[in-house]
Amino acid sequence: MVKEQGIGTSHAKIILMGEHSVVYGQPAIALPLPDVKLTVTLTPSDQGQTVTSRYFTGDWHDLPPVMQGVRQLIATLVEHFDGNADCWHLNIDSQLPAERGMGSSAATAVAIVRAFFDYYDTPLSRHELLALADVEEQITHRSPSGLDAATVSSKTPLYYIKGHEGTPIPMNLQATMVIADTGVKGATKEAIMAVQELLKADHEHAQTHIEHLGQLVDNSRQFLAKGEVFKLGTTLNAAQQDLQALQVSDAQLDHLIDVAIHHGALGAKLTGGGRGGCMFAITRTALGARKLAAILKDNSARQTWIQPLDTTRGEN
Ligand SMILES: Nc1ncnc2c1ncn2[C@@H]1O[C@H](COP(=O)(O)OP(=O)(O)O)[C@@H](O)[C@H]1O
Ligand SMILES: C[C@@](O)(CCOP(=O)(O)O)CC(=O)O
Repeated sequence: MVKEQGIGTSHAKIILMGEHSVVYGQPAIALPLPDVKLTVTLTPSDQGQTVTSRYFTGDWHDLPPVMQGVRQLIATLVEHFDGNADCWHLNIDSQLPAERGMGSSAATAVAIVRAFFDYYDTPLSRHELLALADVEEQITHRSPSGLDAATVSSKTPLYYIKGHEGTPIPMNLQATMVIADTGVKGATKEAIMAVQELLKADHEHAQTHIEHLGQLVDNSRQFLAKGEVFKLGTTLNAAQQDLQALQVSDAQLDHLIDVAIHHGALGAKLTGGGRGGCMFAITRTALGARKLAAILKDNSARQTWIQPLDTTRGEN
């Protein structure tokens, strides 16, 4: 028995700290961006099983290579619900820029899973949601840590270790985050492979930076809880140095980070896979954040978002 409509939602995420090192078992902290939304709607149709999205419109069996992860996820869900004979239309409506380190692939996967379970009126545990989203993430990313899927499905900031579902963490910070898109497609898969190569070529050097990032994440967790915004800023800058040493930053990210620091940001770093994509900076006040966003745009950022850091709280 299906419903008249199945709806699944998710949102963007920002990794505060711990990208890349999280793949090697170190902790990470990531925040949901609840205002940047993705909605999937599943409705009965006269014929076939069709998809409309930014990339493709048509039968899901014909999804293009860029959506192979989504294709595998839909195949898994159709099998799960024994739904080969059912006719539906699936619409993906996303406010997330794709391939910018804001978690668009995980957000797509999470919302698709939620829409199917809603359509078939079936309860969905968090464990099952993350396991199914991983079907898509394993194909779109290489060796995903699971951090993206955990955060785009969470209402609260998470402290995350690979293999776990993430622990909601308190955030008590009088500060604002400015996120800026370099306009360059992020290359998460390539950046992950670059870190793998560095670990092979110079293990001790790479491992030192990976472990240092883990230590910075644990320090930041304390600063977030205590509202120590200046210490957090310094720690973000230190994390950016580790990410540069791991060769996952690039000239455009470094440029926007330098501009932010030069104009008074308390700290700034890349976020997500790197080698393109987004950076963020933190400022003490909302007004400071708006001014900095305008400056980053004048310095070639394609788009900016502002996220207060004292409001992303609540229960999952
Ligand atoms: N609006 C969308 N509709 C369909 N698929 C999407 C959409 N946004 C993202 N995706 C999927 O996610 C992939 C991008 O993932 P990725 O390169 O990892 O970027 P991100 O860092 O944003 O997750 C796309 O190739 C596509 O498979
Ligand atoms: C590099 C990594 O730590 C984060 C990737 O983030 P994004 O997909 O670029 O948003 C990989 C992962 O955690 O799976």
